[in-house]
Amino acid sequence: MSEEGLKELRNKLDSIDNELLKLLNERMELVHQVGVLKAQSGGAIYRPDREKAIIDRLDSLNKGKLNRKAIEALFLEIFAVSRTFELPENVAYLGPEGSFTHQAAETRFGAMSSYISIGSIKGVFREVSTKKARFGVIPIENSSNGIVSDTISCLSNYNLKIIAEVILDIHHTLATTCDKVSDIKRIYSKDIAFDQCHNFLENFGLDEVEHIPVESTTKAAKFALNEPNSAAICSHVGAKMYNLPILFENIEDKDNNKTRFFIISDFENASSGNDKTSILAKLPNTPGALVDFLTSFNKAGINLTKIKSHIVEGISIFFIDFDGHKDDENVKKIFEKHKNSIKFLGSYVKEIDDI
Ligand SMILES: C=C(O[C@@H]1C=C(C(=O)O)C=C[C@H]1O)C(=O)O
Repeated sequence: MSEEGLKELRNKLDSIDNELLKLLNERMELVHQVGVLKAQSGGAIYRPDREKAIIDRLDSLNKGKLNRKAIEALFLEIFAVSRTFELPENVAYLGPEGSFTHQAAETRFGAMSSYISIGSIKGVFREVSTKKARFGVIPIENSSNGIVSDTISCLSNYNLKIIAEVILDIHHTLATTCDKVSDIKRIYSKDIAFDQCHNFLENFGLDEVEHIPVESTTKAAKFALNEPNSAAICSHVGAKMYNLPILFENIEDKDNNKTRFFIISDFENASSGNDKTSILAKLPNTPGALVDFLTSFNKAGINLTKIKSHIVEGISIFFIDFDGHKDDENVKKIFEKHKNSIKFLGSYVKEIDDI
């Protein structure tokens, strides 16, 4: 391509960017006004249902090169920045900076929100309950390791609502300052990350070296950086944070290793037309109680997508997900019929991905 041709195209791009900047600033002005109205009425800033409606509309109008994924990526970032102009809201998440939960939070709250790192799931619930943070982000389940008990217990004990789910592909790296695998004498990581990389460790003889479980994979990267002959199983982001060289990428056993996270807050979403609802069911310890309960869903034509039993403080409860919104007529009837058994946890936009 000629220098002239390149210059001309770049000039055109510059004027489009100028236009985009002007429009984005106009958008931020309007968003700020929405923020003022919400502040008067106490309304929540983050409305995943409204954001989904905007993306659906843009996707159906779209005639250009961008596909839905690209529209989503661009606009979710615009929404995240917009929200900080309405009113900066704190987001509490589990783990140190760079944790997978932090990464999940950033997919919804973008780079400009103010984040609070919290060391425990209970701590995240407490932070949101006491209104130090408007949102909390915690893991609920992983495709290899199953449900996160602490999250279920907290959903049972606190009166907060699930307002969104985020599903993230989980990839691990082996990061180390060692040049050769044979120099590695100990590996730091989170217990569940060791489990998820079992085959890799065995194949490289790294099941024989010392495995040291630590609180988070980010901490593992920090330890591995400061100690000779050590390595960390951590995320790409974790390794980059500490400038720890990555020796192997994607070392997880399953190539579809996913974690599902919940965003919790103190409000309930309106229906978006494509929702999922989560509940806890405490059923009487009598024969047929579970069958009777589940039959109601079947009769109402409600699609159950998940059911997990769990013990909280000695009592058996069921964590259940189904398609639909709390305000749907058939869901309302079930909630009425089983009101003594059900704790409503939230209705939220259903992600396309599932685990
Ligand atoms: C502006 C609003 O607040 C937030 C920001 C949105 C946006 O940038 O368009 C959409 C929904 C909310 O998460 C709104 O509720 O309309």
